[in-house]
Amino acid sequence: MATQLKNLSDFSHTTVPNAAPYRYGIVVAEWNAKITGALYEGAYQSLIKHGAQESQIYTYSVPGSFELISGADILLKSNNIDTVICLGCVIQGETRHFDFICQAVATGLSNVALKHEKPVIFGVLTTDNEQQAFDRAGGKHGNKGDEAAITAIKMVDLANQLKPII
Ligand SMILES: Nc1c(NC[C@H](O)[C@H](O)[C@H](O)CO)[nH]c(=O)[nH]c1=O
Ligand SMILES: CC(=O)[C@@H](O)COP(=O)(O)O
Repeated sequence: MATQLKNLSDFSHTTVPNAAPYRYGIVVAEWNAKITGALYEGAYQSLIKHGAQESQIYTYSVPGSFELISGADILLKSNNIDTVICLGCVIQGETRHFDFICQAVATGLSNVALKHEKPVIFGVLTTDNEQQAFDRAGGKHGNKGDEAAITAIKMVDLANQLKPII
């Protein structure tokens, strides 16, 4: 499998812009809190590591990954936020609920990004089991929260560069 031995959070091969000039929203789902808490820690520390100011990071929690959609929308309506990082963990249960939640969140967050014309980052784990989630929240496959933060920095910097052109 593609991710068999890969640390998905290895960004040593890319340059990450200075995160300082921008304002970041982070919305974190409470479902599977041990995992989403690790995603949040990774994202927050990654923002700080790349120069973001603590006073420029606005963090809110929502009940579940489905509510990340409304949370991101509400956050972007206020606070003059430049980008929102959405962190969640959806784990397959006995029913097809998993499928509906995952599809709804992916589509919903895309729509929020287009509505506000700002980067909305999909930092949601969608796994078969809990171990796969732990592996991607600071385990052998890295931390999806780190990836989401770096993606946010890159996208908000790109938007800033293109602002005078578009
Ligand atoms: N099963 C998981 C959920 N389910 C809850 C939904 O996200 C939502 O809060 C509910 O349907 C009410 O609207 N959420 C997760 O984040 N992770 C799961 O594994
Ligand atoms: C993704 C979910 O909502 C899921 O964990 C709920 O579990 P179940 O499908 O067994 O009701």
